[in-house]
Amino acid sequence: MNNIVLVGMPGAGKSTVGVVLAKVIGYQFIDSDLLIQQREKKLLKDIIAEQGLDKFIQIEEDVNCSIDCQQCVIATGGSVVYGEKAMEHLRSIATIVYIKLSMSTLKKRLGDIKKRGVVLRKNQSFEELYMERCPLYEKYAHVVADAEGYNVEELMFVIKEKLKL
Ligand SMILES: Nc1ncnc2c1ncn2[C@@H]1O[C@H](COP(=O)(O)OP(=O)(O)O)[C@@H](O)[C@H]1O
Ligand SMILES: O=C(O)C1=C[C@@H](OP(=O)(O)O)[C@@H](O)[C@H](O)C1
Ligand SMILES: [Mg+2]
Repeated sequence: MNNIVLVGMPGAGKSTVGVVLAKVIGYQFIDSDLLIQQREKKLLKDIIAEQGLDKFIQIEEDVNCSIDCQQCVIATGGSVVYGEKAMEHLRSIATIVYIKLSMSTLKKRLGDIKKRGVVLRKNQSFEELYMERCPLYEKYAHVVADAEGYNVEELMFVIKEKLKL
């Protein structure tokens, strides 16, 4: 199907590098988060605040399962890996690229994570979230792109090289 799906922690740069990569390789660009907002007619942070984490994860899984495209770069939301069906679907239509970044860089980039509308359980720390998520990104990824120290353009080239594009 020739699609590329970007997964990774919130703040890893999936949405930013995704659109740049799509432009350079001549693909379409989809951001799953925008599809969710469009479908629900609400901001992500409001869906999470009003409907709760589990409902958000369900909505996110439905939206990602419904993606049907060719020659697309798809930036997912960081919590997509909680939806097993969605990940199976995405793995069947795309090469999954995990954009990997250290906990310390992510913390610096994100600032106060609670203001960002992340799927973070009550009393769960960012460190705990990182430790919970990383094995899931590794599990579903076909390719890992180490993003440490790279600006957007450099990271785009790292991904392009990894995918031999
Ligand atoms: N390679 C990069 N180097 C430094 N900052 C970046 C890089 N990629 C993205 N950013 C910044 O990090 C923040 C999160 O980027 P974003 O693309 O929204 O991440 P994600 O979609 O993975 O949550 C934004 O402020 C963005 O400008
Ligand atoms: O990791 C998460 O829990 C989330 C990440 C967000 O997307 P980004 O990864 O693009 O920031 C968005 O899907 C939602 O707010 C939840
Ligand atoms: Mg994003």
